[in-house]
Amino acid sequence: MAFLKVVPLEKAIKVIESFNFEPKVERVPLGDALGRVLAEDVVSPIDVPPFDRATVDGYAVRAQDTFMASESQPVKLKIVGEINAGDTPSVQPKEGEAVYISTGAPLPESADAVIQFEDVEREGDTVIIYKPAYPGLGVMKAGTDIPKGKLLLKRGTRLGFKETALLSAVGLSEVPVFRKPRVAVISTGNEIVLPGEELRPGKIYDINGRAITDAVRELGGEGVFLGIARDDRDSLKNLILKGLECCDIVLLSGGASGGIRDLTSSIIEELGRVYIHGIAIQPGKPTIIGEINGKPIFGLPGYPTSCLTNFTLLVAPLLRKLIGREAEIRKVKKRLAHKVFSVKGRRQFLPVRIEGEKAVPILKGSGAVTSFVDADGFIEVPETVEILEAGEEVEVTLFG
Ligand SMILES: Nc1nc2c(c(=O)[nH]1)N[C@H]1C(S)=C(S)[C@@H](COP(=O)(O)OP(=O)(O)OC[C@H]3O[C@@H](n4cnc5c(N)ncnc54)[C@H](O)[C@@H]3O)O[C@H]1N2
Ligand code: MOO
Repeated sequence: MAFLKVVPLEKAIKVIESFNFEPKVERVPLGDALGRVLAEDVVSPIDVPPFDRATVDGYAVRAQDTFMASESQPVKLKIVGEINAGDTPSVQPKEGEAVYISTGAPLPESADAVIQFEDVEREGDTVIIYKPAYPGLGVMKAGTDIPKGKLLLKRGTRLGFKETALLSAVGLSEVPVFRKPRVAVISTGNEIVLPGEELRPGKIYDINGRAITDAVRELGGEGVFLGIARDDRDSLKNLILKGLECCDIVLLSGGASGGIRDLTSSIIEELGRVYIHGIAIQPGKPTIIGEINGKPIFGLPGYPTSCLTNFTLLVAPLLRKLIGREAEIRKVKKRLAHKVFSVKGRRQFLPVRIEGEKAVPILKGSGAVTSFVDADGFIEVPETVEILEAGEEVEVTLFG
């Protein structure tokens, strides 16, 4: 089957944006929240620390009782009790009194300072103080770490260990996160074998299946690799049906160009609809976008760099939308290291490596996995431009 019709990239993006997909929210235990994306703003329900707390081991005092203390005329206070971490204060030092307190213990209300034990001397029930304390010395006031009501984390934040630490600090045991979109990944082709299998003549190891599954996972989705469909209708159709059953989105690679064994588009047409078959970009022209029973299905090109570029351009934004993450597109300006010729009539995404102030084009072609792996990003060359000169300023869109 020939390409239905090659369309501009904008049209493909419009089709993808029109998929009626809303991010779904679920609550997960805090212990499972790492790497997930917050679906709601989180406001602290408590003060942290929840009470005025001693930050040193020493003596809780009323600072005013120590104001006259000096090396030559130390102040002596009577030790009237002890408060340990985890206790509720049972003694309140009155004028002329002190209470032994350990780090992390709640400060008794009548005290306003804690003097560390290294700075005093103790004789029986008396503590001898040589230097004045001031209110707040050795004390962390309630809510000075995190005040109750403070906006802690915003919707859309990906939770790393710092964020889960915050959630734990305020006692949240369950976290509202976006449900991970489940994405079925299928490689196609009689020539493809999996790592670990014997590499017989004519065969190559799978790249796209691994790469896309893990790209989905890196983005925060659930990548489900279903294996390799052989170049026959039944094998391909079976795996597509399996993908539709388990997942929200199906991604295939290979078999998207117009070749005689390129069955993908005809099977999608049989089961649902093909909206796009062919995009005027390089790499990535033989790309299919369709829908079966309300589920988006993409046929990405077989060439690894084409496949991964189109995943980045088309699929990644959809996944980001589903997990509530804004696209983080970073661009840098560099000078082209050498002259390149672009493909006429196709908008080109040329992979480049960054070396200092230079963008070095990678010209191995989209059949090479290293065109993508060695690249730091790509430059966009409009369809009307055929030559870019060495030294020309280019804008590099960074991967990742
Ligand atoms: N007559 C035409 N032939 C080709 C055209 C064209 O426009 N007209 N376009 C070329 C371009 S550009 C691309 S890109 C490829 C894409 O073709 P398909 O998407 O149909 O992919 P296949 O033919 O199945 O495979 C292409 C190439 O990639 C290798 N491949 C496939 N899957 C994997 C995988 N999972 N891991 C590693 N490598 C894979 C496959 O062995 C082929 O070498 O079509 C050109 N041809
Ligand atoms: O369309 Mo191919 O993906 O140009 O390399």
